[in-house]
Amino acid sequence: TQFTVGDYLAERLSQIGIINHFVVPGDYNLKLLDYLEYHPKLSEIGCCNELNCAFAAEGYARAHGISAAVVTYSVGALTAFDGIGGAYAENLPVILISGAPNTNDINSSHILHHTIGTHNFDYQMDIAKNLTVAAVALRRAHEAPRLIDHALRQAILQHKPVYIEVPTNMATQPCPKPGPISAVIEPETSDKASLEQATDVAADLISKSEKPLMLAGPKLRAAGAEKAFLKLAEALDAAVVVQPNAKGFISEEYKNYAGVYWGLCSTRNADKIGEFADFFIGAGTVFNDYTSNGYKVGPTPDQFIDSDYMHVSLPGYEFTRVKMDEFLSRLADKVSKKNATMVEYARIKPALLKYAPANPKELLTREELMRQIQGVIDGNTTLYAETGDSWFNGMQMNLPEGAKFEIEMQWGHIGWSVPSALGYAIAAPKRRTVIMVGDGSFQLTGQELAQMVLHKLPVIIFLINNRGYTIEIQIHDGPYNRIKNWDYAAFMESFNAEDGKAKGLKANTGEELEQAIQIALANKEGPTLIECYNHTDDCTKELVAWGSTVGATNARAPSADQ
Ligand SMILES: C/C(NCc1cnc(C)nc1N)=C(/S)[C@H](O)COP(=O)(O)OP(=O)(O)O
Ligand SMILES: [Mg+2]
Repeated sequence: TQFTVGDYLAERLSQIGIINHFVVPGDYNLKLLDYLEYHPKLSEIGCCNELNCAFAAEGYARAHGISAAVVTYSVGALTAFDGIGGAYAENLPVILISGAPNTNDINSSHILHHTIGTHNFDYQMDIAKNLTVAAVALRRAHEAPRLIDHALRQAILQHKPVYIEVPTNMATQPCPKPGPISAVIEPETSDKASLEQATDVAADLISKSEKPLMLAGPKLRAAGAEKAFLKLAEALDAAVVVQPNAKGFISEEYKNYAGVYWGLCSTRNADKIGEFADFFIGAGTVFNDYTSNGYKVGPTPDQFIDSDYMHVSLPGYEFTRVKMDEFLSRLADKVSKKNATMVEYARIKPALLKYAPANPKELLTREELMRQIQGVIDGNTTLYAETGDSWFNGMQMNLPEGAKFEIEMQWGHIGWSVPSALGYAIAAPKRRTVIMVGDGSFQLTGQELAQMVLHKLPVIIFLINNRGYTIEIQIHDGPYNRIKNWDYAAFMESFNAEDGKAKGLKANTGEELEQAIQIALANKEGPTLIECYNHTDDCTKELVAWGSTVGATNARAPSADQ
């Protein structure tokens, strides 16, 4: 049969490694969905709505490296854009594919459904250009190969989302078969001269420092530079700390690991070793208002080297086209041992946080809840920490070798965790995905549990019900931070309908939580939600301190010259 634009896109998606793509059908994308389904190595995962579809693709990319979401025009894409903004913020290459009006209508006087009812068919592309690194519209079949390959290559190189708009009459149009996939996936490498000079300058700065410290940031994984980072840590034998949204990128059992570096929300005295250090070797760091505690935490520019995916910054120097992993690896060849921070850390390293078991008959406390969740985490667990006090509880969790941790601190969209974890669990069915999510966050996107029931994914959801928006209460309280309570356990079981194997349980005491966890761990046929009692005021001390700092930062008066 005739090879078409739809076949070309399907083949390219498969060639870059996608196995499952996430969809919400609509009459602008149905033919395109057929071509993706025809492809022997692609299969679709349906989602309840397009926000969840984009978040599921984001989660798939966290586990699998790259992903695709397919939605309909305007009414679909506009909510998907919220998840795509998140993918951009979190450095995840999600390919958003949207159906679009028939090319005959675009310059006609026709008014089309799902649009805002004008002759403007560009508003979706205009938005897409702001939230992706490449946005293309396939309005002529002969351009499709060039536009598709361009968009996919930018997603892969920059580890950012891209956008491909496919008019409803385009998927069926004849199209040549694709050329070699190397044209799309061939990696970029550093400019050699810049790599040499950048590492010479860095080696010199490090040799002049007394107590260098290594700091992993949230872009480290996107740059694929974890190994190179550890090679440098080994060459220096320096202590290693991570920013909160890089937790888990470095094994917490690594001999030089010194905790999460987040000011008063730090773990394992990472803040203290940060105060001791006189030079920071960063990699993929981002000090936003939340991870700098209102711009109070972090090295000064004169004591800080940092690298992005294809850029290196040093005091007095900026090098373009120097790739993070090549920079770190080459620098490791040029430095010698400088282990002052490890010597000092050996002195101040605290014992691992361990809560004493509570009386099993008593109402659950936050500490007892966290003690028992800690007990669930093993080397095969991926722990999702949703926006909320779960950020701070998640930070304190000790990750055994092999355990992974997912968080969304740059976008910080409540409701991200359930749909993202769906995509993650689809990509990594052999891992045990465990979610810590608050009641407020859960209410935005909890219906995506339905797909976990359909696909029999044994995800464990700790629904932490503290009756409202506790983070917001700690930043600034008001009546708006109280929400209607749900019967979350019954909500979970409602998705079983005639054939599901999900379990919805409630745990108000330590004993009930123990029992619920045993049931959850034994349930391999579907997700288990455990609704956990947590008193509204029983939150982490870190959230209380952080909340007042962030509240004050938000409240800064306009500067005089504004
Ligand atoms: C309302 C809001 N943030 C504002 C917000 C509002 N809308 C979106 C999409 N994202 C956001 N972060 C936040 S953090 C709530 O405290 C979350 O409540 P919950 O999930 O229940 O967690 P905690 O009780 O631990 O805070
Ligand atoms: Mg809450």
